[in-house]
Amino acid sequence: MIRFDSVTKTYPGQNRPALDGITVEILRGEFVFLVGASGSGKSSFLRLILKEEKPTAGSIHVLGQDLRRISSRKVPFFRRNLGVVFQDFRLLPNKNVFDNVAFALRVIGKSRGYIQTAVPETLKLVGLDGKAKRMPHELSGGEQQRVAIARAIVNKPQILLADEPTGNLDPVTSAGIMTLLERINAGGTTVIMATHEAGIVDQMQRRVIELSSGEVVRDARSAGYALSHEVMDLPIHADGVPGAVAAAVAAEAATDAATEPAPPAAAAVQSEPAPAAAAPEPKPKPKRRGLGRRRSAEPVDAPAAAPVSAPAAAPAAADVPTPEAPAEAAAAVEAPEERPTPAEPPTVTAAAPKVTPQMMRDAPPLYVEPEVTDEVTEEAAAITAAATAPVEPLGTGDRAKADAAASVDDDADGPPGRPAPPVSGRQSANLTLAERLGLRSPAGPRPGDDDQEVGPVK
Ligand SMILES: Nc1ncnc2c1ncn2[C@@H]1O[C@H](COP(=O)(O)OP(=O)(O)OP(=O)(O)O)[C@@H](O)[C@H]1O
Repeated sequence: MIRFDSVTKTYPGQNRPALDGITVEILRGEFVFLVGASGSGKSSFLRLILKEEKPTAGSIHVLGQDLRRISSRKVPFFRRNLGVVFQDFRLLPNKNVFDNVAFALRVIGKSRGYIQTAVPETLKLVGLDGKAKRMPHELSGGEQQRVAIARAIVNKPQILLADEPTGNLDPVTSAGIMTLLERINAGGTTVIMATHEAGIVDQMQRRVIELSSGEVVRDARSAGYALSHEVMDLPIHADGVPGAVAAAVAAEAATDAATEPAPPAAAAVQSEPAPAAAAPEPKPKPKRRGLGRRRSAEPVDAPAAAPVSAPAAAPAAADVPTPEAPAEAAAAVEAPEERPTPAEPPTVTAAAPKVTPQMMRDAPPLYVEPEVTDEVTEEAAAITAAATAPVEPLGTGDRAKADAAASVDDDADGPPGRPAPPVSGRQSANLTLAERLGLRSPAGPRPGDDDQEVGPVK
């Protein structure tokens, strides 16, 4: 689904590459944590997937497409397969919750009827039912991030990229966001999340790709409950499914089929309480790994570990996760079944419900496809115009200055007609919100091009 082959990215004016010969493959349906110290290259990795930046060397394939072969004008179409969530939410402050989410559909010309169905369904999915008319400033940080996630998934992307999505949130609220991301992943969406937060990574027990100075220094995957709970180091880059992964997935699926009667994701999406799913099978405490290994001096009962575990176990069956609610969080924290055995290090008190390949296959879609005819509307044109207002640049301070100083790249495969300006480092720092979300071409509309990405074509 995503493949980096010997990818190096060196920004203009920099001596050291931000990414240095990265070779890695991410499979469909995976939940991958991208971890590493500040400056290790996590955001660069995500920006390359988005084609916001071009590699200096090497090749990147996303969804079967060689990114080198996607012209600038086709980039917005390509990005519709990718949802993006940022640390700072990036909501439109003057639009209410509904309109913030609807924005992602309006700029691509979805009909009013489609939007009226899809947006409430998505808000319900992220636990914001009933808050459609709130303005962003009337929401908590966690709720704002849920709006941003709703906006990212309302168009049903195949891949969700999350750059430090919990970076501005407290641990309990972060846990709710992680539960939500897990549910989205259970619906079949591949999730790649950059994070510094060791507690979350340890808790979730998903694949971890660790970067250090632009290199992959660790690529590890939990073996699941049924196996020995040893971390397996994956062969970095293999054609097709790596053998170790295939074996682990098969073993995990077989065991989960025998031990877990109700897929929690399905129960959650269908809004039907499923008590059996709310209490995951007790399982041995997994070993710490990834960031945990590097931060082993952390207090074992640090606040980051316990609260993360609490909502992760409960909301999967509760349809609308409300991790911000103190009562629910407290109740979940008291869940008695998830204490580690004495032989294990007491770093994690409960594990998030494990989403198995079988669950992903069985999970219903994120929401029911609206039956309303998808028509281009006049409204989209107005919204598109409004969507061009500049937003906060990608970077500020030194990085922004570096971007401003960056020379403009060439893009050899520009379209016919009016040439599409390439997305250079400088442009990347000044993209509008719509462009950052992959909804509008930096090149703007081209006369005579019926395949427009910016709204209705008359
Ligand atoms: N536009 C840019 N121009 C010049 N250098 C850049 C640019 N973007 C990133 N870098 C440099 O590339 C390296 C990797 O940065 P990147 O933002 O990818 O790291 P990160 O792991 O995401 O860091 P953080 O966790 O702090 O966000 C850093 O040295 C950074 O200064």
